[in-house]
Amino acid sequence: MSVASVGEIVWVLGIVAWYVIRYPFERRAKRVQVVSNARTPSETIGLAAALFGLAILPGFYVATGFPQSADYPARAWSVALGTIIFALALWVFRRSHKELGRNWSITLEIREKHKLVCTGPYALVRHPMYTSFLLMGLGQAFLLSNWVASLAGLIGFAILFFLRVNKEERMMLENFGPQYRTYMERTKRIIPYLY
Ligand SMILES: C[S@@+](CC[C@H](N)C(=O)[O-])C[C@H]1O[C@@H](n2cnc3c(N)ncnc32)[C@H](O)[C@@H]1O
Repeated sequence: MSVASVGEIVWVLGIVAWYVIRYPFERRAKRVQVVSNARTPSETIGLAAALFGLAILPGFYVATGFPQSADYPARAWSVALGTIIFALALWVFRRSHKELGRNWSITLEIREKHKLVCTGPYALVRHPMYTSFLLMGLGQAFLLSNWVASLAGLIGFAILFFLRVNKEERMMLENFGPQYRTYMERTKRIIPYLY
């Protein structure tokens, strides 16, 4: 089996694991009442960009090999590094879902009896789930040896993150006031101690 195929198989297994982690939270979220919703058209664009860059476009590449003209030689070190980074992404993704529990939403929503979570990965950064998307995008870049498919994840992540993060923090400030402000003062956004 070629190194490129190993990278593609790891990526597919990673995406399946991602969905297995996410599914129970999607089911639970349907049962918890939403009390306010800050969803805007830019939110829909961000979610679509992340889905397209992190799943649809690389999935299409893995399934069809298109666009072959953008392929470059796969390296064993790159696939090994991509595997480690993707595994770390899944770990952070699972930890942040577990910590957020019934407060999780796919979009910008406040739920009934919503509590501000500042523990686990949320003690280090305010948006660990977005940290996991950044790591997924990086993992994808190392696993797939095609310029279009490998860079799409990071671009999709960046569109979602920059369209959403200010709105999300504003929504949290409106709902949790000084509690969220104090939390902001002692945490970074997605990279511990840096940003
Ligand atoms: C897709 S989740 C992402 C959460 C967070 N931005 C992250 O990256 O880990 C988005 C929802 O989580 C909720 N949320 C975000 N930060 C939270 C926190 N610290 N405590 C409780 N709920 C939070 C908000 O209601 C938001 O609608």
